[in-house]
Amino acid sequence: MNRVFSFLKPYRLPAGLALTLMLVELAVELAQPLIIARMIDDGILQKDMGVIWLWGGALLAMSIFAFAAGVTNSFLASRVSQGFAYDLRSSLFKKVQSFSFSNLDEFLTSSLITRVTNDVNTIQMTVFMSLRIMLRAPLLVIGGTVMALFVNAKLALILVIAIPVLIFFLLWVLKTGGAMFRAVQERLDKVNGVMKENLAGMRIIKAFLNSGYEIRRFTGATEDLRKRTTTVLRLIEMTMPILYFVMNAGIIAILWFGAGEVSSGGAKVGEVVAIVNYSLRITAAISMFSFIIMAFSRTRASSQRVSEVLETEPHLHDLSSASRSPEVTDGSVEFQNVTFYYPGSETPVLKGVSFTADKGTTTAIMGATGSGKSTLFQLIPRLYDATEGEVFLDGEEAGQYRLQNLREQIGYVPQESILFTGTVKDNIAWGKPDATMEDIIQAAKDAQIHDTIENLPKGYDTVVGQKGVNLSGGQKQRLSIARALIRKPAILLLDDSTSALDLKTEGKLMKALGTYPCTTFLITQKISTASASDQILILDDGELMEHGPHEELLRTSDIYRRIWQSQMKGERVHEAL
Ligand SMILES: Nc1ncnc2c1ncn2[C@@H]1O[C@H](COP(=O)(O)OP(=O)(O)OP(=O)(O)O)[C@@H](O)[C@H]1O
Repeated sequence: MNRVFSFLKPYRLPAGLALTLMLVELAVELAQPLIIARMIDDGILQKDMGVIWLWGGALLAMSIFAFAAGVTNSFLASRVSQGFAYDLRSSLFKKVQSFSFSNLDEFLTSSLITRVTNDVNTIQMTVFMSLRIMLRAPLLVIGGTVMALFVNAKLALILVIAIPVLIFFLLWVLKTGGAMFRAVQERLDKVNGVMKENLAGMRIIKAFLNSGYEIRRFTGATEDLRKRTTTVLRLIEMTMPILYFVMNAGIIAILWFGAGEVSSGGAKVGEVVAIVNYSLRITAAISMFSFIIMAFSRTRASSQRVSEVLETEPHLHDLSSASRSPEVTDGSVEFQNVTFYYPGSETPVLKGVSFTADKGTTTAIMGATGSGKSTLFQLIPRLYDATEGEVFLDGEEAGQYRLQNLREQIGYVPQESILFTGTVKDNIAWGKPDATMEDIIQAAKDAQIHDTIENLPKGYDTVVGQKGVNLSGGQKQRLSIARALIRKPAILLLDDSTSALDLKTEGKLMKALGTYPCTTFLITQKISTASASDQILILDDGELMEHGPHEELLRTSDIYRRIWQSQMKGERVHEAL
């Protein structure tokens, strides 16, 4: 919670000014019943028009002053709360950017979205309201009681008894409501999660005619959210009638005893009116408490969720020994007895894997689905660190490089092609922001996507991604490859990135890749692609079963021969068609 509110520090001055102006408004509000009492006792009851004019004029002047203070306070409160939310949101975004893959495994994407949007908005609203009314309400309760005691201590005793009872009751509501609001935010995460999955997978849902199932899943999640919200609102709503009952009973008691006091000469009429006036204002302030409590309970839950993100330490960072900061230049890669467990998992995904890929060579990785191919890839740019064993790049342990130096030299094309909203040109240049148009076109040509781009409505300036043209799976794959090639990396990682390409296009792509002096790793299911590589690694359930060049494996490996024969038959069938 403190971590979140430390973001208010740069706004100390305007926030302090806003609070001072709020105090001005409060002082005027507390003085008003006293002045009205004077007008009644010394003006109306004494039929003295001079006194009425004097106090009436003072009341008007003070009201105008309070109005100006209120407007300025509102202006400052908006400035502070908007600036605070901007800083908090930016900081959260930066933090998430610094997360390693294993950090990201800890948070659901939908939950991160809710935290950066909805939770920050809730806290921002509370900051605004705090500067506007939240502090004013408790101060009005305290100030009103003190003023009432000052006017007539005997009558004000009724208030002194009623208010603490109500405050204890409200504190109980605050405590119970906090836990409930956290549960509400978690349900909101769920609703957002289902919504996100549905929007991303709308096509497949329609193709599988599964809308009914998804609607039920969404209804279930929103129904759960509705139930949780209703429970917490019921608690909050219950506070209002209880508050009004206790305070109204107090006012009746003040009028009852006040009438007796006036007739016995113990109090003046104006004093009774002033105390009733203070009681009414205190009632209004306390009734505001139910709203304040709701906002605070919600804010407590939200700021805990935001703090969780801010306080998460990135699992992967530069090691202190990486200060020497070598650069990856050759791109040779060596795995020495590498074993890897995903965080929190007890089953190894890679088991004692060892191999060497010399500079400028191509290594194909084959294996059944789930055998650990993509995981092996992710250890090279240090998206995860090996649990046991070492990964060497250019003969140097991967941890010895600064992450920036390491990743700059690696072109990674993940299994799922991701395009960002923007033009084709932007998407390719995303891999190298200072790229020239020539660089972009060359990368596109090598990735065998140049001709396709030329045929798009606006060529390289065509917008892709959301609200842009839709590209086929193979076109997206080649655009992602161009994005990696433009960096002229020392190491190129292609995770099944040619799966959607026909053999002819793939052949041309491989030929173009041959002109790049990088060490290439490609995960592939196609034996034709693998056989053209310098060496082939065959993984099975995280174990490296075989490795070597095509000819050697044909001679020595039963598994490889089986894959070769089965696929060759498949390809002949394909050719016959
Ligand atoms: N982030 C993760 N957290 C925990 N386990 C994971 C994670 N990612 C993958 N795994 C598990 O690790 C194993 C290997 O996954 P990996 O993606 O490396 O396989 P793969 O050989 O690339 O499969 P495919 O060919 O289907 O892409 C699988 O059993 C998978 O469930």
